[in-house]
Amino acid sequence: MFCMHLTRLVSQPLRSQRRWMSVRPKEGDITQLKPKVTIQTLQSMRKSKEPITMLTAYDYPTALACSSNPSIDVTLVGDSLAQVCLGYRSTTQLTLDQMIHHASAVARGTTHPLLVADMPFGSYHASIDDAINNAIRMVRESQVEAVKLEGGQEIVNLVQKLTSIGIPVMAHVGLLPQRHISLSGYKVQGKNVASALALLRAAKALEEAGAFSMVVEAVPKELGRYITQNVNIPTIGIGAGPWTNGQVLVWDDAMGTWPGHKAKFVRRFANLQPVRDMGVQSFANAIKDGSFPDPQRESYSMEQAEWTRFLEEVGKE
Ligand SMILES: Nc1nc(=O)c2c([nH]1)NC[C@@H]1CN(c3ccc(C(=O)N[C@@H](CCC(=O)O)C(=O)O)cc3)CN21
Ligand SMILES: CC(C)C(=O)C(=O)O
Ligand SMILES: [Mg+2]
Repeated sequence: MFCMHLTRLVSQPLRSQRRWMSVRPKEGDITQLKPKVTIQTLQSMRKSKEPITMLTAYDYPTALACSSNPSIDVTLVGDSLAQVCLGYRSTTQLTLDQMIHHASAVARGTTHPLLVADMPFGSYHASIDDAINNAIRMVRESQVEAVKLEGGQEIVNLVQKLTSIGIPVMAHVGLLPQRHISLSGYKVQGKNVASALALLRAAKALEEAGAFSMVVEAVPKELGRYITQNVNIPTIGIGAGPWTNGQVLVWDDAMGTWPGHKAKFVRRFANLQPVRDMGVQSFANAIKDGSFPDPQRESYSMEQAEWTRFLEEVGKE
């Protein structure tokens, strides 16, 4: 309501001042569609079996797109940022400063969704102290509400420490893209008894350490269900089958704007690429054929009298 009113207001010139107000909403003007999603909200959703939705965002406009839909629960600044947004070959190339830069932009466009960001490769591996300082930077400089960490038993102490100082941690188990080299590629995890058992134990240990939720990536659907049934925190799957408490996809995979490999777990919910390409073509065509800008529509005019006087003045020179 307030927003519609505001839009009407700003699209009128303020005659007394002969000025136009800025039409772009200011930072503080974004309308929050519903109460903030909290850790408690996600826990209630798990209990009431309402599926949790999480979508990645890498900049202000994609953050706004997530925030402008009340059905999106969590916005994740994934380190997939490296590949789909910055053009690197691997998420291991992303720096903490780059993540903070993008997560800040996402934070400025985020309203009700819980805002989570991946800690980049290398930013939580050197030592506990270093990891804590880096997590504090993410919270302080980007205003993210939780951090996500890839790993199992080896990060349990860190998860415990971060949780104890009030930085909520989302765990990430299964396929760990930051380790694609040591895993010899992006492969489904937990396909045999030993690795499935190790995964289940890691999930339980991370829950025990205080993680408030966990991403389960690229595991057989049976294991996705078993882990979900055997931890007391919400699981959010990506390629982990339909029985986790929620689902996440990378923005560009879901919108059809990622030209790279399409993993089996990806579904395109929109196909923006042809629409985008058509827009680029029409823009170029209109300039080449002289139809843009139209002198009647997309151009400014000078009052006739003023223009005549201008011509007189220049004629005198
Ligand atoms: N666009 C994009 N989407 C993602 O989901 C994503 C990224 N980028 N970048 C960071 C990581 C990397 N991820 C990936 C990348 C590849 C596969 C993949 O190709 N999986 C194989 C599994 C093959 C098998 O073991 O059977 C597949 O074809 O599904 C999975 C996850 C998930 N993340
Ligand atoms: C795919 C999600 C879970 C992620 O970690 C990312 O986008 O980096
Ligand atoms: Mg990630």
